[in-house]
Amino acid sequence: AMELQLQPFAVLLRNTLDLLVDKDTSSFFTEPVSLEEVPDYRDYIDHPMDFETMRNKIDNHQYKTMDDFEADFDLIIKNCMKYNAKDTVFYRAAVKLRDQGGMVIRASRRTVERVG
Ligand SMILES: CCOC(=O)c1ccc2c(c1)NC(=O)[C@@H](C)N2
Repeated sequence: AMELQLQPFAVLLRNTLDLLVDKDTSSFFTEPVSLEEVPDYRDYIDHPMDFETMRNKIDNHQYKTMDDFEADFDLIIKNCMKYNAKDTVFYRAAVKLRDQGGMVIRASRRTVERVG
C-alpha cells in the first residue's frame, strides 16, 4: 500500500527494534558479548547477535522480510540460552525477552500485513 512506500520498511523495523530494546531492562542484549569479558564465548556460539548489530543491519537494508528480522531476534535468545546455565540472570532475561519480545514482533507483523 501507499503507506509502506512513504513509511519505508526500515522505519517499521527500527520502531520494532526500539520496543525490543525497551524490554531488555538489564541491557544484556544491547551490544555484542565482550570477548574480553567472556573469552570462551565463541567456543560455544557460532553466530553472535545483539541489538546494535541488528540496528546496523536495518540501516544497511539487510532485512527483506519480518522473518529475516525475527531470525536475528531468535538468535540473540538461542545464543544466550545455550551459553548461560538455566540458573543465571542471563538465561532468565532471555526467557523474559523471548516472551515479551515475541508479542512485539507479532504486532509488527500485523502492521506489515495491514499496510503491505
Ligand atoms: C562486563 C561483563 O559483561 C559480561 O560478562 C556479559 C555482558 C553481557 C552479556 C553476557 C556477559 N553474556 C551473555 O550471554 C549476553 C546475554 N550478555
